[in-house]
Amino acid sequence: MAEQFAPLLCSSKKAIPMASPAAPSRASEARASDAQVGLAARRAAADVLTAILVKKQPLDLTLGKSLSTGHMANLPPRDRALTRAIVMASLRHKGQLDAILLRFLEKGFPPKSGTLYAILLSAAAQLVLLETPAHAAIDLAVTLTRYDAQAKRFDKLANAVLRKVSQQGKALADEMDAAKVNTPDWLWERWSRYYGEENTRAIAELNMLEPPLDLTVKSDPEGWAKRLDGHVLPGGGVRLIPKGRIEAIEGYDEGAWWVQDLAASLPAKLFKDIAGKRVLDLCAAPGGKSAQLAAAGASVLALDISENRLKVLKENLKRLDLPCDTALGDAATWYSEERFDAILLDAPCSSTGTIRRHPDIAYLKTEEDLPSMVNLQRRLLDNAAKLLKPGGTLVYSTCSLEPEEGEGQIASLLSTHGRLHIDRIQPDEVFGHSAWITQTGTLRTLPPSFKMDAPELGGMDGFFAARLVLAS
Ligand SMILES: C[S@@+](CC[C@H](N)C(=O)[O-])C[C@H]1O[C@@H](n2cnc3c(N)ncnc32)[C@H](O)[C@@H]1O
Repeated sequence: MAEQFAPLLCSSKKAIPMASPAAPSRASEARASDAQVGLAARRAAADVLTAILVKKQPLDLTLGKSLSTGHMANLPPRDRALTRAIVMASLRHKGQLDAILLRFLEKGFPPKSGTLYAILLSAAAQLVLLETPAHAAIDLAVTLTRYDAQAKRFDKLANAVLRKVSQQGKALADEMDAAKVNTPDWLWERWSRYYGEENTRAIAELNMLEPPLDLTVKSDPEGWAKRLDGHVLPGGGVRLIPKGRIEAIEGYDEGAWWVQDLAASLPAKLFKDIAGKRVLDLCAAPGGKSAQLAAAGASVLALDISENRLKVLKENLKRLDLPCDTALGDAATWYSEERFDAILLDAPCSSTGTIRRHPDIAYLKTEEDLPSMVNLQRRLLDNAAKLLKPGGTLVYSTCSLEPEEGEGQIASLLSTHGRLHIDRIQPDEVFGHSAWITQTGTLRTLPPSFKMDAPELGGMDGFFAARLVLAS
């Protein structure tokens, strides 16, 4: 399941190797996992969680690294799925699990204790959320502390704390306001201010659930929905409950579809009839929106600042058999004599609209990161405006719920660029969902603003998009 995110990654940081100084060799680990079923899966989970929560590495790349060269590489599919389940439950319920653990740690989490925190967190997730038998979760966690030079002196503490978690953890979790406790305060406060408490609670509830998988299909959505046991989405995507690896799903090898959330599929559609036009996609990798534009018949130039991510874009477009020119460069300063009929700026952002898919974001991003993001987006927008033909269309989008990265950015752009104006989005362009359109005619989706009959099939990413036209 961890490979689920491999085909279209959207994060620019590189993963780092996570071997600890006391790590035993792969061969001795294999022997250990023979002796203690599931130890290797737990070890991989604790390492991935340490990389995310202590070393501040993104989930997708950390899992990718673990799968290709780390502790997950030699695990059978069932154990890989277990590792992923432990990591996801730990991140989605981190607030509750931390509070439960702290109840039994009189002096708080011990400093300089290596992977101890991740071992305790992942064991608590197993005990409270994953129905793992107590003896397995506790014994394996205690064994894991002994693999780590810094954590091993806390093996007895781990044992004592986890025994209490196994006895009282579920009851303590049930007493908590889970949605609130599992949402960092700064996000809860901001979302309540901008979207109200009811929406904030609904967003937070969704963030605790595994999202469905959305595919953008090249053609025949009904046929693909039938074949994949999925549901046709407004706009022609297909939604399914993911079961296993993305690459193993029918149609992947033949390039019949790509992974793209319903909300992420909307910005490229705002160009309407784009066939035959020259489009610059300024922050293009891994290429979901470039693929949409190319599939719609546009001549696309896809630019990105990251060489690695541009490589992934090329591989994706090749698999999909869609033509696309590419360029490596900084979109804030990139210059070309060519002026474009249409420009898409799907800007880097805090990504707080995608926490359901990427629960690490809640712990990797802080409110202090916002000003530098907003500043970068402003510079990207300024340059985009210079590259547009008179009469051309600029679509700006972000997967953030923070208004400074959306509505605020457009208000400031309009105040400094007198020749740009908003081309209002019409309800029929968003399948009649007029609630997704703001008073100024831009698009604002909230995760709970798309429902389906079965609750586990509902939801969408939080997105912002605006369509602007440059006066002729
Ligand atoms: C939100 S992702 C884009 C997702 C993409 N549009 C898609 O639909 O697949 C943002 C991208 O912007 C790129 N990026 C960040 N800063 C950039 C810059 N200054 N110039 C160009 N690309 C940049 C990142 O490498 C990342 O690939």
